[in-house]
This record gives sequence, C-alpha cells and structure tokens, in this order.
Amino acid sequence: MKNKEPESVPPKKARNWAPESEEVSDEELEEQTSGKPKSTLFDDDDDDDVNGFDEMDEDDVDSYDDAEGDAYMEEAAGKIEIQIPTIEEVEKELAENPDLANVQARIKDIAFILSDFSNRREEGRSRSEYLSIFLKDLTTYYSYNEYLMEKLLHMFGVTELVEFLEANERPRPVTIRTNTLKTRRKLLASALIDQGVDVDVIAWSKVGLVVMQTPGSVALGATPQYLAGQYLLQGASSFLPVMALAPKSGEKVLDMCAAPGGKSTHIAAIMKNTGMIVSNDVHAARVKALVGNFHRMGITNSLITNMDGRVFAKKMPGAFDRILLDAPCSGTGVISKDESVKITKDAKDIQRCSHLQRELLLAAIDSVHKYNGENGYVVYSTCSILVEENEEVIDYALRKRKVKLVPTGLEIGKPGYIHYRGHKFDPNMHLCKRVYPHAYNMDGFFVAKLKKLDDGPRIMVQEDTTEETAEEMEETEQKEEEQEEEEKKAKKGKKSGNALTGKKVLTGKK
Ligand SMILES: C[S@@+](CC[C@H](N)C(=O)[O-])C[C@H]1O[C@@H](n2cnc3c(N)ncnc32)[C@H](O)[C@@H]1O
Repeated sequence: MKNKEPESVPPKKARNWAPESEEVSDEELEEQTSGKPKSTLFDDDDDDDVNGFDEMDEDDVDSYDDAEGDAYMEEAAGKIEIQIPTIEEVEKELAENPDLANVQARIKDIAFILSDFSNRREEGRSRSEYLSIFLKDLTTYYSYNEYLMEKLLHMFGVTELVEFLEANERPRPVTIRTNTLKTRRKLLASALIDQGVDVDVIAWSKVGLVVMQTPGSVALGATPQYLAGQYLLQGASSFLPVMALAPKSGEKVLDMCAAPGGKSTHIAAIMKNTGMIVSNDVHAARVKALVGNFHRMGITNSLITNMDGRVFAKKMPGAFDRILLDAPCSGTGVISKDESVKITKDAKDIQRCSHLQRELLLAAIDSVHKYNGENGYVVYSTCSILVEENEEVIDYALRKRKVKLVPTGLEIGKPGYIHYRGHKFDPNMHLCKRVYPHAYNMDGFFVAKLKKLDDGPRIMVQEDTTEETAEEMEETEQKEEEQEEEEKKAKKGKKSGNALTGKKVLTGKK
C-alpha cells in the first residue's frame, strides 16, 4: 500500500488566488475560508496537518502561499491599476465568442481586486459591479447557470468559491467499503493488491479503502471479491451518515430512501445482520438494484419496501429505534459526477426538493419512537451543499417537532451554518457536518443527527401550531422569493449591472 494521491484529471489550469479580504470575511466566513480540515481522506496522522495544510491541500487545491501565487501577487501589486471592462462590454464579449483564456485571466484579476477592494479597485467602480462581472465570467468559464453560481457565491465568498468550482472539474478518488459480513479490510486489501490494485486505507473509517491505481486488466465491479459481495464501490462521504447513525445490534432501523442500498448494506454490516432494517424506496426500478446488492452482500436482516417515505409515520408511528433519511436532493455536492447539475437546477427545483425533504423529515421523526435510553435518533443527510436543502430543513423540523440536534460523532466536516444571509438558525446547527469536495477531496455532503424528545408536534407560538401544508409552504416561499426579487430590482435601479445583493455578498453573511 502506498501513501500517495490517486491519479486524477488535471484541472483546466492551475490558478492561484489572493487571500480573502477583510471586507469579504465576517467571523464565520473567515472560519469557512481559512479553516482547513483537520483530516482528509488520505490523512493517517492527525499531526500532519496541524497548520491546516495537508497533502491534498497543497497538491490539489490552489493555495495562495505557493511560489506561483506569490509571483502573481507581486506582479499584480506592481500594477498601478488593473483595468476591467464594463459590465456591458463583458456581456457583449461573453455573448459573442468568449476567449476562455481571457475570461480566466479576468476572473483572476477580479479575485485579486476584491481581496483588497479599497486599494485595488478602479476609481469610481463599485464592488457590486466587479461581483457582477465575476459572476458572469465564472458562469461562462465553468458552465453553470447564474442562479446556482450566485447561490454558491453567497455561500463561499470569492476565494473559496473558485476552489470549490475547480474541485468539481476533477473526479473524486475511487473508494470502496469493505463488507464486514464477508471479510475484513486487511484481507480484502491484500486480495486486491495481489491482483495489482493499489489501495490505501481511509484513516477515519474502519472499512474504507481508497483505490490509487487499477491495472487496465482489472474491473473493480467484476473482481472475484466484488462478485462475492466483499465490497461495494461507494464514495467516502456516503460512509458518514451511517457512521453518524451508529446503529446497534438488535435494533429496528428504517432507511427511508434506501436505493440502491449503499447505506442500508453498511447499516446491516454494523448490526451484524441482527435486528431488523426496513429498506424503503419510492422508485420500484431502483428497489431492484437494492435487492441485487442485498443478495450479493449477504444481507439477511432486512425487509424491503416500495412506498413513499411520507406514509411511514401513518403506517408505523414510533416503530423504529433509528431512522436514516438520506434524502433525494439537487446533487450540488456531486457535480464532478453529474455535470448536468451545473445548468439544470433552478429556484423551482430547489424549492421542490426542500418541500419533499421537509415532509420526509417530519415523517421520519414521527416514525422513530420517543427518547428511550440510547435510542430514538434520526440522521438526515443529502449530497447537496445548499442551505435550503439542509439547515433550512433541519430548522423547520426543530420548529415543528420535539427533537434536538446532537453531535454526529464524525471527525470530519465543517460546522453547519447558524447564520445565513440574514437567517438565524437553531444555535446547535453547528453540530451538523458539511463536507466539501475542495476541502476533503470527497463528494459534498451534509449530515445532521436529531434526537427525539417526545411525540407530537412542537407547540411554539399561536400561529405556528398548525401544520403548514405543502401549498402554504410554497406560498410563503414564493412570497419570500418575490420580495428578494423586488429588493434586487430596487438595488439594480441604483447601481448599474448589479446582479447581486452587494452588501450581503461583501460581508459574506451566512
Ligand atoms: C440519495 S438517494 C438514496 C441513496 C441511498 N441511501 C444509498 O445510499 O444507496 C435518494 C433516494 O430517495 C428516493 N426517493 C425519492 N422520493 C422518495 C419518497 N418520497 N419516499 C421514499 N424514497 C424516495 C429516490 O428514489 C432515491 O433512491
């Protein structure tokens, strides 16, 4: 086993970014952009990255203290003024036949200007104008729609956004999870190494292996070990929700959205095929894949159902000790696997996902029994990084049901947002975990763990006592969206070409 990076597709072009400006970073954005992860997929020594820079950060993610970056900074700092065309000129250029090298250079220049705005801007030009150009250039260069790019800019700020976008241009390392019902990780690693497959352990998991290199003659989905059910090809982020769920032998567990079964088979292995797992999915075709995986991996403690997860609470109220809700989502954490997300997701899609996620989460909470010793937990996860599908959904559940957020027990991941663009979420939201491709070289993921305190709805204030129907929720959000649009238009009127709500972006308010 070698301790090296797996090969990955090189980025379009290496780029070095200026440090975050004071203006961009508020306290939390600062933490988000400068705080490097404590451990990554390839760390095997916590001490390696005491300064927040580990092997992956230096090699894979552009950092602003490398030689090329310094040279660029010095060169740029020497310039009297960096000239950026007007928004109208940029729009014209992008609409015609944009020269991507030119666009890339301008992205770099604007990032540099924004990182010390008061000293580097051209006289008389506003920050929102630079941001509008920046946004347009990024959408062109990385091929995203403006809706998603704007959302991402709100979340990450200038420097981290580019790191995130660059990470999405590269595939994540191939990882596999040992099926401990059939073998042990060490034995599996030796068997694969014997076939010329170069693997290394994932330090924070007892069952994960990262595949560094595979000879052309070996297909990882067709080795004798794979066919014997000794492992599953699974992204490392997907281990996290099950680790947070921490099921115990003999328990009753529901995996509400289970197909194709990556997490259900992990749960079954941890439970050593004891107790009972109900693995459910609404899509019959996907349930077939679930059945196939269960047979191959020797799962015998499971019942497979094909229902809408929202009906579980009605059919089986309080029936389960633990529930995993790995919710359907927009997939903004897995863009490197599915590039279509860059252009297909709009406000309506995200709203639809958020509604379904809220309804599924309330149903999950109603299907888990109330606090009893160590039981009564719901883990909520998505492979989306958007706040609308994560913190907003959790916050909604905390307002509607008697549950509280508890630590996930996960070593990796950044904390959930407590403040986001004027919204204040539950103060315990920091207990949630956010995993980003640029920070951990893993798919983007969100994981939250809730403990049920009691049955029934949470009665908070008079107007909050009735369950909001999907239509009401849609109406409320529609109004909020319209209000936001109005505000944007009002600002646009004042500042030419401002596609962003400038101040919020500037201060990186979460
Ligand atoms: C993120 S995937 C689940 C992946 C799965 N947990 C795994 O690890 O293999 C989300 C799943 O939710 C299912 N789904 C969507 N809407 C649902 C609903 N209303 N009830 C139950 N399942 C649903 C989809 O068919 C999809 O398989």
